[in-house]
Amino acid sequence: MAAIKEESDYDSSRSSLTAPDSRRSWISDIGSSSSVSVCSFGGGDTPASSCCYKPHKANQAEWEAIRRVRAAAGGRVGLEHFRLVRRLGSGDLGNVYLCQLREPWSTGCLYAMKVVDKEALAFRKKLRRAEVERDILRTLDHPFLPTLYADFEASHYACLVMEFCPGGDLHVARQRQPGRRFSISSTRFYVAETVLALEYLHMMGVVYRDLKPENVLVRGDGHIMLSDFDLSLKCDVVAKLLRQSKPPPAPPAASSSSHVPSCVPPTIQPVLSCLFNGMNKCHAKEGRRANDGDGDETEQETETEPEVVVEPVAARSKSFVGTHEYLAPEVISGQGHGSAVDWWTLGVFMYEMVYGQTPFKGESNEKTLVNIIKQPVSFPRIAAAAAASGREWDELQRAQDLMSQLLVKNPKKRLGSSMGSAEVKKHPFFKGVNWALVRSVRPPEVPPKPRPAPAPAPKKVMMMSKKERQEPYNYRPDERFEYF
Ligand SMILES: Nc1ncnc2c1ncn2[C@@H]1O[C@H](COP(=O)(O)OP(=O)(O)OP(=O)(O)O)[C@@H](O)[C@H]1O
Repeated sequence: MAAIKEESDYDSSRSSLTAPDSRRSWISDIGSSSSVSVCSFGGGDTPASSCCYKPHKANQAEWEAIRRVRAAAGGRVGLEHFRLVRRLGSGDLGNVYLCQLREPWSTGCLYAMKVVDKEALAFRKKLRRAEVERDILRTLDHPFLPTLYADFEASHYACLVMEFCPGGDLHVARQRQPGRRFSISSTRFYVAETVLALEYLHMMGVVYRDLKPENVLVRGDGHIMLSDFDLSLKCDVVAKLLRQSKPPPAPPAASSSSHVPSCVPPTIQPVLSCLFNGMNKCHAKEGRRANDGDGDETEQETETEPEVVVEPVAARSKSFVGTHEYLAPEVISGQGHGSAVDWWTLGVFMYEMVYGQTPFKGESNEKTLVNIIKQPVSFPRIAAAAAASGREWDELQRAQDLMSQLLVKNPKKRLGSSMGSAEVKKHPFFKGVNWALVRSVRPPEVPPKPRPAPAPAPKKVMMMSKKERQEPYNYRPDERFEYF
């Protein structure tokens, strides 16, 4: 298929819209994005503070090993500390390698290292995309999102050391399922985890924009990890109070715009909702219990609860960005898009999981785009017939209802567009899902444990003197970078 000149919200020039392979991600700026936060690749290594504090993963052996290296190497981690085992894959920006820490720090822990050639990317005007991905990864700390253990530069290469996912991606996993479709219960599991990951991203002011099964990796424990943030839009975070029937006693921290990070422009305003909305409902229920017999008063109290939403609903970009079959109508029309694109792509993602195909795929990329704009969503009978039990049938109906609401062409009327993830999570398809405990649920499949990487050739190690082994590894670019 024809290639596209790829650019981004972060590039200044514009490009044509000829499309590549319909499953490849790409980005083409056909207008101005409203605002993005961009920091450039600084030379040198990650400041220890920028990716060291990840409370969710703090007790991991992988973190512990990296911490030991930092402690021994004056706070910095570099390429010299790693041994590349094999290439895991490659994408538009670079290659991803399986790696391990070198002796004496090796603990057997495996990492995934994404290596991008900065010079080549600068030439292709894609350096900013890599920078944005790195900046986003540095901020993430969530069970279903990548942990960035370290990032550093070596010569003209930029390296990101992340959590390794041995389970492959959901696109490949789907091919292994009977009929190449996930069951409704497996779909619910993966979609629920994806909703939580999107919820967190939106709260952090990140519109993901590239949800598709290929970008959903399976971790060692069978839970998911969204990957590939180079098409994401990083925007401003401003908490917004959507509804309040009486003035608040004191401005809560979350409702103040004084927490806006100073480095981001003010035009894109995510609305804080997912956390507080749920919390408020909780408080309202407690109030009801506490005020038994005085329902009216409780009801009144509930109404005074502020509705706070964490969604970058005011985010606006006009970049033509994504993967053909997953593009939202507002992206194709170029009218400007925001976080609602992630709820659209969630609908396409769910459809592909259930039916083994995307909903608007045409004979060509152009036809696909026309279908996305014009064709109403319809559901194949084939999967309906395959849904044997009555229970599965009911669940399929609920799944279809959710997909229909996510695949609404008008982004303003789409589920999730006004109240964010809170709306999506309330859909009957997720009935019975305990959102707080999703990460403790047994996944549909757990990948087999990866075999330990073969030990490095002992000869080289033996030839080094003790003094040499203790010295920092002195890499020689022409020798080392034949890997990349
Ligand atoms: N953490 C990981 N664990 C295991 N494999 C990974 C990991 N991250 C990436 N990969 C593999 O490497 C491949 C390329 O990674 P990635 O998609 O991040 O690169 P990219 O250059 O950003 O690609 P794209 O062209 O999609 O933007 C993926 O398809 C996946 O197979």
